[in-house]
Amino acid sequence: MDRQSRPWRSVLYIPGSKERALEKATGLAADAIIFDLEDAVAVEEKPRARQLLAQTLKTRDYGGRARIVRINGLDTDWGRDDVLAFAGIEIEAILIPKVNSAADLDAVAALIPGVDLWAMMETPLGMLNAAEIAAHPRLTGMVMGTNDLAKDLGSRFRADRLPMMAGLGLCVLAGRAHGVTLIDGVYNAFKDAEGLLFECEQGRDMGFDGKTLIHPDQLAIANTAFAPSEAEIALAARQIEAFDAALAAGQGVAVVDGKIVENLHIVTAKATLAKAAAIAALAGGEGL
Ligand SMILES: CC(C)(COP(=O)(O)OP(=O)(O)OC[C@H]1O[C@@H](n2cnc3c(N)ncnc32)[C@H](O)[C@@H]1OP(=O)(O)O)[C@@H](O)C(=O)NCCC(=O)NCCSC(=O)C[C@H](O)C(=O)O
Ligand SMILES: [Mg+2]
Repeated sequence: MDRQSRPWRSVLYIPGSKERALEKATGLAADAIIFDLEDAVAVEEKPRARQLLAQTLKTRDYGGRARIVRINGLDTDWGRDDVLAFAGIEIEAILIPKVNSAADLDAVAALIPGVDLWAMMETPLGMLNAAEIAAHPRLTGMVMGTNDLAKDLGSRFRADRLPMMAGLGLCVLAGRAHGVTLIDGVYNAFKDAEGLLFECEQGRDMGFDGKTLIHPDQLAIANTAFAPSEAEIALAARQIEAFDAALAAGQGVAVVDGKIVENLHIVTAKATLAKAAAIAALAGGEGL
């Protein structure tokens, strides 16, 4: 399944140093996995984690789950070796932390040709430069880093995430302008299902494709929140049917449930049905 048509509802971080978690993920209902070498791995574990992860990705079968590797930044002792360790290994993308500008992507692109790049959007400067980052020819995904952003902003946690809305909104605008996959940040309180659901629904309302997660217990909530609901699927089918009937009658507009349906709504309706079909295909054998 290609990037544009595959589901990205749930994107699970796994510390590259944790063998048990690396094994467990082969059976978890995640649409994608971020194998992390950055913040989830202690300094003294960095080289071992890199080696373990490279070996794991060569030998383990993660089915249809997209495989993304988060490296350490090139300004650290480990970043360059991280990038080189994954040359020739089949992965969807390299995820670069704390991207501030398109030049940060150029530096990684020069080290590893032919691999998609994803950017962690988690610094104030990076978010202000979201447009040039999203326009980079190798960039295909953006992941919000809401912990680092809160740290740099000096903001406090709010359930409505008001302090980070400007930054998240810039990334959504830039990502959509350039056809980039958009993944929302993590919800730290991994035992708080209600809080996670609220944040997932907020992210879905904003236009994100899915959410990054830190614990397997969070998967089901994100998978439901970012999938089209039964009601949305039924409405999409009725809109398409009504619009086809309107066209056959020589009209350019239909009415469904008291609301107008024009060609642009049919684009959304078809995208809803395509997403539902892609989720069913992933669950039905290709992946989860
Ligand atoms: C948060 C955790 C440290 C909790 O770990 P633990 O106490 O071991 O959890 P459990 O005992 O409840 O685990 C139950 C089983 O699930 C497996 N497990 C746990 N987490 C994962 C996972 N992420 N992927 C796969 N499997 C997982 C355990 O091995 C247990 O299995 P079993 O033996 O069968 O019972 C832990 O969940 C964790 O380390 N999470 C990931 C943290 C992480 O990756 N952090 C970095 C990314 S977040 C970030 O950096 C965001 C961004 O940059 C920003 O700025 O915001
Ligand atoms: Mg971060």
